[in-house]
Parts: sequence; structure tokens; C-alpha cells
Amino acid sequence: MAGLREIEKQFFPLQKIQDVIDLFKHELKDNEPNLTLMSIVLGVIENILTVNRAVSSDADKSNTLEPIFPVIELSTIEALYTKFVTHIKRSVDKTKFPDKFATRELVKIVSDVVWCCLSKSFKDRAHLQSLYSFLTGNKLDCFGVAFAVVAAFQILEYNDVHLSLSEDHAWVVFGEDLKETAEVTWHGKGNEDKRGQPITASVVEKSWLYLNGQPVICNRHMEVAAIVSGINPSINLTVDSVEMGSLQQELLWLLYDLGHLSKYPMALGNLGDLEEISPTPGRPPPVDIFEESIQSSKVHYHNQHVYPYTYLGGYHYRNHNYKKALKAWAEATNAVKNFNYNREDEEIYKEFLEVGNDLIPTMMKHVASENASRIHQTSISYDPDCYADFLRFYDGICEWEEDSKTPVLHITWAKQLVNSLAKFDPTVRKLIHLISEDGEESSSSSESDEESEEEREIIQDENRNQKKKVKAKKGKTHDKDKSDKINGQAEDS
Ligand SMILES: FC(F)(F)Cc1cc2c(N3CCN(c4nnc(C(F)(F)F)s4)CC3)ncnc2s1
Repeated sequence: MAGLREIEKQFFPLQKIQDVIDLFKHELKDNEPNLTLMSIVLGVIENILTVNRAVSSDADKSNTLEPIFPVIELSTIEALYTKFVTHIKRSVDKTKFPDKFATRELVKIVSDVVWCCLSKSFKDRAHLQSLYSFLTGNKLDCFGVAFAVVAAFQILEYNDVHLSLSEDHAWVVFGEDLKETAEVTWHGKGNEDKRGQPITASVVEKSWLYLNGQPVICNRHMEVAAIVSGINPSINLTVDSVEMGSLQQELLWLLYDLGHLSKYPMALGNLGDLEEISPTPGRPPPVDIFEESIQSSKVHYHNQHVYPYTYLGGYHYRNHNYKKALKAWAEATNAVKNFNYNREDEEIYKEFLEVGNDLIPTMMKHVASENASRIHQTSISYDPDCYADFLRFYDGICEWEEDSKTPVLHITWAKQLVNSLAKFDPTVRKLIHLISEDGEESSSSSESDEESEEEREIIQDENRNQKKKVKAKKGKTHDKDKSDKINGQAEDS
């Protein structure tokens, strides 16, 4: 990869969103789209529209609807592009690596070439995903380091090194028919990086972080989809840049129409979220896009991805379709139950913690108040399907915890389960058939008394244990969070 090609230079200066779309359309026609160029262009635009927002001096401009899209000069882009290409070519002596395919040694060297320039300051801030951030601030997040390594290999003219993505980690595949893997970045907080090491079957097996061997293995076009999906339009915790969001949405539709999102469930989920915020006329509704994300995981990844279901569940929750939200969340834990939870999986744990201990309780409270006003039949607390999905949600969490080294459930989960259970009407708890995995049925009506008696025992057990635990904990020093929770519970119950 030499300097910028003449044809690429003709797209500059970029003065509006359409100019960026045209540049990406051109690059995506090529079988080697220029990853370095596109990452720098998106990084420059994102920086101007979110981090260093040009505050218009004259008052009148600020309240016009006139977009504040920046003019991106070729000189700005070319300087950064040359800096990255020079840095990579100067740091890697290709004569030592005559092979057509990359070797593990070379992958480690290129990872070091990126790694050595990184400043040790905050890494989980926003807007640290692009080569612009690397070249101007020596900062990259976990994804950004992995992407920079892949962009570097494109510059070194290796076309076998590709990005491999799970729902919370990134690494590379390389070698003939991509059968080698290597860590090139760090993961999470307080974990030693394992850069250069292969991702072995024992690490992958039943691990959500490595999707049990079903990661998204990118080609060059999907690597473009990854940088577009990684655009962060946030200006701060509450405000997004409308221009940056529109650019991301239009670029995702471009990639969608070219077929480059079909094996990328999270990018489809991102697109569904953007369509909820600002629907594109003539495009399918968000639920259809979330459904495509789920189908993509089923067809290409053995239904091992979890986020497609939590995207859909979150959408239905926000739109008060509580019955559909419960169904999506039940299917989310149906996917996660095949994994064994371990300490590096806390991102997905936080998702389910929020669903079980915040979203569902809030939903049940809403519904309780709605009950007063609405006819009872339609409310979820009277709907056996909702109760069944509620139980399936928790059943999946419990199965996820089974055989795991790290526990998932703690007293807050039990407390919230009891609260939410009690919000379902006793009649509905008699209407469902519990069928165990081996097909054995426990019929609903006859045993209903024993069943509700059994449930009462579970609840009483829980309360007894809870009181015992609270007494025990009070006598011992305990880490802050848990003791607060337990004491809090003691006050509540
Ligand atoms: F490379 C890593 F390490 F960063 C892992 C990746 C994350 C991620 C992503 N995300 C992460 C999940 N994500 C979600 N946003 N909402 C989610 C849901 F909980 F609603 F499902 S999941 C935002 C975008 N979107 C596209 N591609 C990737 S690759």
C-alpha cells in the first residue's frame, strides 16, 4: 500500500455527508478498501462533531438548522495517512518475512509496533477507536488496537490477517485459510494482556467472551463495517451529534445494501437502534432489522450470540411492548445458558443484571398500576405466555451459572425474583405446563396446590436464608456493595 491513490484524492475536500458516502462507495467497490484512509476520515469527522465541537461564535448560526458538517481537507488526511504508513513500514523489516502469509512472530511484532506508542492513560473513554485517535493522541481502546494491527497488515500487503470479533473482545486470524488466531490487544480491567498467544480450544469452549468458537471473522469489507459500526456519535452522556449519527446510519445502509452486514449481527443491531431514533423513509422498521440480526446469528453462528436478543428486548421495553420484551429476554438467556460464566464475562452479566433487577421489576410495577386502569385480561400479570417467558428468563440464568467457576446469582437476584413472581396473578401461575428437558410434564391444574405450596416453600426458604445471611454478615466485615445490599434487603423485607 503506497500513498493515497490519485482517484482517492479527487473526493477531497469532503464538505457534506454525501461526499463521505461517495468516498466509501468508491472504496467498497475495490477488493482492498483502504482501511487506514477510512478510519482516519471517520476519526477526523467524529472528533470535530463530538469532541472538539466548533462552537459557532455568531448567535444566529447556532439556532439555524444549518448543519455544522466540517470541511475535511486532503492535506489533513494525507498528513495523518503518511504518518501511519511511515510508522508501520519503518518498524517492520519485511525482508525478514519472505512468506506470503503472516507468521505468529510477525503478528506479535506488528502488535508491538502499535502497542509501544500507546499512552498508559484512560483506555475505556469514548472516541478512542480510530486511527485518528492513535495518530493524534496515542490512545486506542481494545477494539482500536486490534483494528490498527489489521490496517497495518494491509499496508504491509498481507491479505490473510483479519479482524475476529466477539461481543466484547477482538483478536486476529491469519495464515493459510485463516486457521491461526492471535491475541493482539488487552481485554477488560486488571487482566494481563495475552498478546501473541493463540486462542486455544480450552479458552474458547463454553466462553461467552470467545463466543464458544463462533466469532465474527471479518473480510476487508466487514472490517469497514466494524469501523462504521464503531462510530460513536455521543457528544456527552445525554447528547448525540445528529450529523455523526446520520453519517453512521447512511454508511450502515450502504454496507447493508452491499451485503456486508449479513454476517455481522451487532452491526445490524446498531442499525436497528439508529432506525428507532430516526427512521429512514422506505427502510424496514427496527424490529425487522433486529430480527435479521437474530437470524444472522442463527444461520451463521449457531445461535451463540446474545446481543441480538438484548437489542430486541431493549427496543420492546422502551416501546412498552412488555410481552415481546420478556420473550426476547427469555431467548437471550436461552442463548447464554450454554456458556459457563467466568470473570471476563462481566459485560453480558451487567446486561442481564439490569434486565432482571431493574427492567423487569420496573415493568411489573408499571403493569400493576396500568392494571387498575386497563381490562385485566390484556395485562402481562394475567398472561401465561409472559409468566412462562419470565420463568424461562430465570431458568436460563440458572443454567448459565451451573458448572461455572464464578457464581452469577446473589441475594439481590433472589429478592427481585420473589418480588416479580409475586406480581403475577395466582390464577396465571396455574395455567402453565412445566415441561422438563427430558419431556416429562408436570400438569398444571391437579398439582397446582402442591405447586403453589412448593413455591411458597421456595419463597419462605429464601426469606429464612436471607435472614440467616444478614445476621451472619452483620457479624463479619464484608465488601461494601454486598453488605449495603444485604442490609438494604433487611430493611425492605
Ligand atoms: F471489538 C470489541 F471488543 F469491541 C467487541 C465488539 C463490540 C462491537 C459492537 N458493539 C458492542 C455491543 N453494543 C451493544 N449495544 N447495545 C447492546 C444491547 F445490549 F442492547 F444488545 S449490545 C454496541 C456495539 N458493535 C459492533 N462491533 C463490535 S465488536
